[in-house]
Amino acid sequence: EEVTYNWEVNYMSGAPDCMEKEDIIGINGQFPGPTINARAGDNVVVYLTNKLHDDGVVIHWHGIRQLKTPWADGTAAISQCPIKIGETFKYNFTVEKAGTYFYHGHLGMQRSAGLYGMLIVDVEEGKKEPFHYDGEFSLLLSDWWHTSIKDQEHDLNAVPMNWIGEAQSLLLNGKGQYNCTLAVPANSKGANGLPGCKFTGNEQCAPNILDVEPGKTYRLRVASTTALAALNVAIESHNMMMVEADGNYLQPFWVKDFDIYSGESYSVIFRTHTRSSNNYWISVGIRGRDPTKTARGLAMLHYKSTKVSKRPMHHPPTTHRWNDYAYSKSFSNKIFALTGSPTPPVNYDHRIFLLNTQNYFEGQTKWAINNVSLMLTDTPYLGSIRYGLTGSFDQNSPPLTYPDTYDITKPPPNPNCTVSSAVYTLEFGKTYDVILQNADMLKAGDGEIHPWHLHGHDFWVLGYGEGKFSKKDEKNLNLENPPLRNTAVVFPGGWTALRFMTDNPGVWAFHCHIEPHLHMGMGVIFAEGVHLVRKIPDEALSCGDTGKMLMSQNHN
Ligand SMILES: O=C1O[C@H]([C@@H](O)CO)C(O)=C1O
Repeated sequence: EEVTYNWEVNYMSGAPDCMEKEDIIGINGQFPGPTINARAGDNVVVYLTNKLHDDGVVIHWHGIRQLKTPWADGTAAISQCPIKIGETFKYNFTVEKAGTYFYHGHLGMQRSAGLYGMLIVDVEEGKKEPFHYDGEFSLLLSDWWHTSIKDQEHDLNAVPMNWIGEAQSLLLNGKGQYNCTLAVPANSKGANGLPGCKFTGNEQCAPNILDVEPGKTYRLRVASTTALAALNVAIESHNMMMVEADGNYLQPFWVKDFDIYSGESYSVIFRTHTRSSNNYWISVGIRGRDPTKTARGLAMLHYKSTKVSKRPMHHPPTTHRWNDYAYSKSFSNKIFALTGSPTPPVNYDHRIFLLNTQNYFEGQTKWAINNVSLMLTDTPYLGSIRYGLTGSFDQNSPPLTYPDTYDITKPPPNPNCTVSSAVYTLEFGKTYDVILQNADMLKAGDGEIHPWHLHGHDFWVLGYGEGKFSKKDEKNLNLENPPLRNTAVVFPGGWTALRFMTDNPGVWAFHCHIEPHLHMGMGVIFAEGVHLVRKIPDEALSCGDTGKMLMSQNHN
């Protein structure tokens, strides 16, 4: 089947966290954008019209493989040109696999401005999920700043950098509370001095209410599109069974709360109490970064057996201490693929080591991979590589590893990196390992979480480890039941090992999903089998050198 959407991307004002903001990027006047609902095997068609008055736009369909449609991946300067002001671009792609996905802007920092929404793919007609549920909900999580992305981009580029700082609020389906708290009754004050919120329920920033019946089973789909924050989700008094991650089934396991990094999605199953005269909190808090400036996000689980106005009896669940990385790791290490899922090839053909460091380039703060910080060009790589336009980007091969002697427990000995548009050319039809290696930042003893997202593929997460990856770690890689995902985190001072197959002709970004970090160059470009790419729509290439090429062809 085909599901078609007509969308206009526009600036709008709103008060998602109760504070008015001007330059939110919405779709058809909605923030967050409309949810896409499709079934596995469907063709999704989105006619996207750019109604912004001062910028191009693209949308990336996060977690969708784009086999045979690499030009529809929605990455500016990689898979297509930004859609020009006033123009319409037709995205047309197949959603192969049931699961919980989302979509978002992928030009500059437009995702942070609110350009995102859910993309839910159900199993094919007549097929069943490997778990049962009576009803479902979805929560798209994001973090929110009151400054515009233009100001943020400007501040991040400044010499010295003016860091954007922590978010003003957390949003659940685009709703949060900045100047009041739901955690105390309307007429009292919270521990942080914030007054209790007084909502009639019609306010844009009134909390999400999830209506449930007693004694039923629900599926909660959660995706995180945060710009910066790692999050933790808990439902008061209800355990959750993890069943899906990034559109892949998990070997089910029970948790009281779970971590979710930007770019990830999960489905959890929970059972409601057979009788209840209470309502309960759903609580989302920050982990991995200083949470003191950003209040937790809250929603309410409302039992239909109880009045919706009844406040939950207890205080919302508190989020585990933000810098207890052992806690995060123990969760990540519990995630395995459902028995019977595809297993990785036991051997790899090529292995690439990617060292993550914070550096300077001409005084600007950057993030670099093997000392190279990514700078995109004006011509989409998919076109320039397909048509052999070698002048369009740096033709050197970026480094496949970093020096043996590099000490990851110290800031980079040379604080400066280089900046380049170079591309990793991967051999088609092979098995690749990527070892992400985290290291100290410019400030000694400081490290941060980076959630790495790969376009065009799922990868197997073979394992996480401490320190520098070495020969002895080899035997600890999980080749039996590693989860397939499209996003995986690398912890401070550690490494993460991934494996994937180069089976999808195209040019694919692999990058830190933290929006300011990508802006600061934290990514690489993989090109594979581009000669096998068939027709790329002209509209995808109408800028830079491919634009000139098309013009001269049309003249002939
Ligand atoms: O890229 C970053 O810069 C700041 C800090 O390192 C310098 O202010 C921070 O927390 C980041 O994630």
